[in-house]
Amino acid sequence: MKIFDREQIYQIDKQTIQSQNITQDELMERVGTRLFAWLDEQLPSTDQKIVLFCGVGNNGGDGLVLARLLLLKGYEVTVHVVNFGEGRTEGFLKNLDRLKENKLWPNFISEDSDFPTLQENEIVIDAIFGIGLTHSLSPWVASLVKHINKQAAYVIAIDVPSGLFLDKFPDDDEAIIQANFTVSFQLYKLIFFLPQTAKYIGGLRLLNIGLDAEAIHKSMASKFLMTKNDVLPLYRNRAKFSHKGSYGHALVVGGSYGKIGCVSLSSKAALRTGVGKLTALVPSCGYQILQTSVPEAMLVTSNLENELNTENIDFIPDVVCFGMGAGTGENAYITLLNLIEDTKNPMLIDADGINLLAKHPGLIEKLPEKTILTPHPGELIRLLGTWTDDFDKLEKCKTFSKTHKVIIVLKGAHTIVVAEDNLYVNTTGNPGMATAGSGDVLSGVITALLAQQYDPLMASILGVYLHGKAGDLVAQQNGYEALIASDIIAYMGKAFISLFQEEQKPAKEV
Ligand SMILES: NC(=O)C1=CN([C@@H]2O[C@H](COP(=O)(O)OP(=O)(O)OC[C@H]3O[C@@H](n4cnc5c(N)ncnc54)[C@H](OP(=O)(O)O)[C@@H]3O)[C@@H](O)[C@H]2O)[C@@H](O)CC1
Ligand SMILES: [K+]
Repeated sequence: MKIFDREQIYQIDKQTIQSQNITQDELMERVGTRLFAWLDEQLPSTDQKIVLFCGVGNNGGDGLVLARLLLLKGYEVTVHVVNFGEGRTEGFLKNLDRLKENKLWPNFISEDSDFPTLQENEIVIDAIFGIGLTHSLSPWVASLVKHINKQAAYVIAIDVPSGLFLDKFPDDDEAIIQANFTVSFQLYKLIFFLPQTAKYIGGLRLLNIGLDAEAIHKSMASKFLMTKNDVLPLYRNRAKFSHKGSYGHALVVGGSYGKIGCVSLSSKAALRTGVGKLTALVPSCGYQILQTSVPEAMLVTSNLENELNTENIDFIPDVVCFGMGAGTGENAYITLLNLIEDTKNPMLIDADGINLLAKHPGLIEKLPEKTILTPHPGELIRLLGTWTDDFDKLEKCKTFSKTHKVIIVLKGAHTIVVAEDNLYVNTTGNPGMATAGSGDVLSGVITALLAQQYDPLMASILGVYLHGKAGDLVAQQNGYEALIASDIIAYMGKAFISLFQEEQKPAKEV
């Protein structure tokens, strides 16, 4: 599913108006009507008090249509117009007149007004700014936003919480409406998924406002939300007359004294994701642990007790997964260097492998094209340096991906796969997966798909999705706290099967 930028959204709105031969006013009326129908359905009775804060642009216009329809249905409605500028849109002005025709006179808030106190039992609608916000809020509007945030009332933002830009994070992180819920229109926005911005969204509902399907189809996107329907076509069937050689031989390399379990987790995860054959390479101290914990794996040890080397490797694997628990000393570095030099196929580099790339930048140039890096935030800082906000972080990842021809898997609540200029935002996973070993499992999952000759980008996207889905299935049974990395491995099979099952309908919000 495509995620569009602001200009593209405006363009799709415009094309909708043209192709459906409607006016901007009619589109706004449709938007307000859908908003009203949704809100009215959530509320138990028209006794509910609803307080709307409307800006003077089209987001405010949407709010005014909603206010009128709520009023006509018999709700107790108060409207505050946030008079932040002279540039009032037609949609705002027309709907202000219509509200007055219905005998509702809004209160105009400007620089020197007192801000209204809100009651806990009131619902606040934030229609101050939508996607048109281009610069920081003026001081008094910022104060109003902070005032609203301090109140106990439940806040529903229209389209986006006011104060959030679509492409950068505001300087003042308190001058953003902290919504309990956001109702947006048909198209996903990147801010719904970034850690820095998503926390202002609360719950999320997209309303279908009948935008022109062809305009959406023709509009080129570089950001994608990966739902089940998007990843299902990536899945490749296993052939009836295949054998283990058909599904690749993966080499998982890592581990050190006290950190052998991570190699065991990656190896098991790879086996549960369908790799044909798997060999683990660990320091000699890991011999018994691995042979016992993963009997399906073959094992090669280094000829050092506690550190890695490639002395005993006498075959060329189809795919190498390097890094978990490997350490960043000289032996680990030489091991990685040897493996890179011996392989032509894209690799997967995780954890200490990424730390080694940061420590020895010359290694990056030697990586096979489309190698996949799976950093957590700390490892990413070591690799890229710091960033100003989440948008800057993504830009830096894109540049790194383009320059070095690698794929970056940015792990988080919504893991994002970065491949050159494109971003793929994952939709599965849950807070229970923030637990030791979860990343090692992901490395094993993606490695197994690579070994089965999935294209590296497809392996990353599908692997991230399945890993998150397995975690979601575990959480459904056991909750978040009890979830451990081994559970994710155990549910990989169910995650695959779920690709082919009907989705359950989402529960109602509010
Ligand atoms: N397009 C459509 O057809 C549809 C749109 N829809 C709705 O319209 C919303 C977008 O409406 P919008 O473009 O009028 O912008 P909005 O967010 O209301 O802001 C108002 C104006 O404020 C200005 N401004 C910016 N920053 C500022 C600041 N710090 N302090 C003061 N002023 C500032 C800026 O003007 P500028 O200064 O750039 O000239 C901006 O234009 C969208 O979110 C959705 O709710 C839906 O109805 C579907 C159909
Ligand atoms: K808003």
